[in-house]
Amino acid sequence: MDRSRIIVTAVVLALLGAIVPIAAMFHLSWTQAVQNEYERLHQFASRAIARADMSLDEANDALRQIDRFSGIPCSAEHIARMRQLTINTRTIEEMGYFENGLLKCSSWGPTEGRVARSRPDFITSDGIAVTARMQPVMSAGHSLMALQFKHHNALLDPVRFADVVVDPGVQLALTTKTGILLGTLNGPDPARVEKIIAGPEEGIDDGLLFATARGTGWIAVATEPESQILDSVRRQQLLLLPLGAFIAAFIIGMVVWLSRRRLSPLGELQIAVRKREFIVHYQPIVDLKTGRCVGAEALVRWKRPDGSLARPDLFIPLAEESGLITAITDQVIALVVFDLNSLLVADRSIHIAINLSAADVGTERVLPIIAKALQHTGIQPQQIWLEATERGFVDIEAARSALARARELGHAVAIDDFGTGYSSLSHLEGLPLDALKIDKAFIDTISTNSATSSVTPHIIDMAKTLKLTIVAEGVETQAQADYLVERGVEYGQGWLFAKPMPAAEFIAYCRRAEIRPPGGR
Ligand SMILES: Nc1nc2c(ncn2[C@@H]2O[C@@H]3COP(=O)(O)O[C@H]4[C@@H](O)[C@H](n5cnc6c(=O)[nH]c(N)nc65)O[C@@H]4COP(=O)(O)O[C@H]3[C@H]2O)c(=O)[nH]1
Repeated sequence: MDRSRIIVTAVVLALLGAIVPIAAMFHLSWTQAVQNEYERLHQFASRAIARADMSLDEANDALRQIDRFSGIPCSAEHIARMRQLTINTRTIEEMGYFENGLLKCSSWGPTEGRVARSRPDFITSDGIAVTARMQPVMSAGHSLMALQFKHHNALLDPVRFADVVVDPGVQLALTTKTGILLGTLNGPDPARVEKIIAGPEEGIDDGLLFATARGTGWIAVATEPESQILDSVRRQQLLLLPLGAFIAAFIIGMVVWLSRRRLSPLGELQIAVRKREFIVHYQPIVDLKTGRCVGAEALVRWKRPDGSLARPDLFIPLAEESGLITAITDQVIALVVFDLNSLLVADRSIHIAINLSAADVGTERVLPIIAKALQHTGIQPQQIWLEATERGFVDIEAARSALARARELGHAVAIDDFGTGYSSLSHLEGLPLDALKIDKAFIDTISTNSATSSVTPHIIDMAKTLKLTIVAEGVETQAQADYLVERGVEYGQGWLFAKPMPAAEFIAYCRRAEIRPPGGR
C-alpha cells in the first residue's frame, strides 16, 4: 500500500473509530433506557394483576362462606350474613341469592323485581362464573362485575381491581382475557389497549411505550408516552457517552500509532521485504585489457509502488540495523538466478558478484541458500562471487571460517571497498580471499596530486603480493583505465564502461562487449 492509500485508510478508520463507538453508545443508552422502562411498566402491570387476583380471592372466599350458610334462604339471618360479608370484604359492594335463575334477595334485603342471573363471560378454575360488566339494580349508572358461585353472587367495583399506585404519566388498564375492560387508571385509550393486548408483551406503539402482564384471568397493560423516557435516556447517556468517547479515543490512538508505524521508513521497508519489492541491476565488470565483459556486480534496487527506484545507500543501512538485510540478500540471490540463468549457463567465464551484508560475513547462513538457488539451474558455484566489506570482519575468526567454507563450495570471495575501513595487510594475509576490489575513493585519486594518490599503487602491489585478482571500482575516465592497465590491474568496473543496468540490458551489453575494443564504451 502506498503512502497516500495508507493515509486515506487511516483517516477513514479514524473517522469510523470516532463515530461508531459514540453512535453505539447513543443507541445503547436509548435501548437501555427503553429496557428499564419496560421493566418498570411490567412491574405496574404485574401489580395490577396481583391486585385483581387478591380481589378475586377475597370475593371467592366470601362466596364460599355464604354458600355454607345452612339456614333458610333469604331469612333475616341469611340477609344479615350476606350484609356482614359485604361490609367486611373490601372489594364486595353487594351480595345476592338466586333461586331458579332469579334474584330472590340481596344483602340489602328481599328483592321484588325479577332480576335474572347475568350471563358469565368466563368461568375461573375454582368454578366462579365472572360477568365483567353488568348494571346492578341498586347502583344505576355505574357498572359492576358479578361473580357467581352456586346460588350466590357478589358484585364488585372493577375500579378496585386496578387499584394500584403508579408513577405520574403512566396509564394502566385491566381487562379480561377476552378483552373486556375492567378498570383503568389515568385514562388509557380503550382502542389502544385492545390493540396492545392482541400483540407482543412489550414494545412501542405509535409513540406509546407499553408492557403487559398476563394473569390467570386478567391482562394488565401499562403504557406511557415515549417522550417520558427522555430524562432516563439522558441519564444513561451521561453514563455511557464517556465510555464511548474513551473507546473512540483509544481506536483513534491505535490508528494513528499503526499508520505512523507503517509510514515510518522501517515500516515501509518491512512491507517492501514482505511484498518482494526489490529488483537487481547489474554493473558490468570488464577485462581492462580486452574490454571483454567478465561479469557483473549485483546491485539491489527498491522498486517502490509508484515505480521509482530507491538507491541502496538509502535503505541498506536501515536494513542492516533492523536485521531485514538477510531477507533482502536472499531475494537478491533468487533474483540473480532468475535473471541470468541462461547467460551464466551459456558463458561459463561470466561471474556475478553478490554483496554480503556485514551480518552474513560472519556466518555460513547464506551458503545453503545459494546452493539451493543454484540447484537444477546449471549455474556453477564458481560463477557466484561473494563480496564482503571490511565491516563484516569485526569477528575476524567467524569471518575467516565462513569465507573458507564458501571457497570450499567453489565460490570466489572478494573484499569490497578495500582501504575505506580498518583492514591492513596483516588482516588480509590471514583471510581466505580470491579478489580485492579497490574502492572508488582511491581510483578517483589516480592522476591527481592528492595525498592519497600514492596509496593506490601500494594497494595494487599488496594485492599482487597476496596473489589476489584486482577489480578497480568506480573507473570513470580513460586515463584511470590506462593507468590501471599499466599497473597490471585485471578488471575494472565503472561508468567509463557502463552504469548499473537491468538484467536484459546487461545480457545485451555482454554480447556487445565481446566485440568491443579495450576500454571502449
Ligand atoms: N559515482 C560513481 N559510482 C559508481 C561508479 N561505478 C560504480 N558506482 C557505484 O558504486 C557502488 C558500488 O557498489 P559497492 O561499492 O558494492 O556499494 C554498494 C553496496 O555496498 C551496497 N549494496 C548494493 N547492493 C547490495 C546488496 O544486494 N546487498 C548489500 N548488502 N549491499 C548492497 O550499496 C552500495 C551502493 O550501491 P550503488 O548505489 O548501486 O552504487 C554502486 C555503483 O552504482 C562510477 O564510475 N562512479
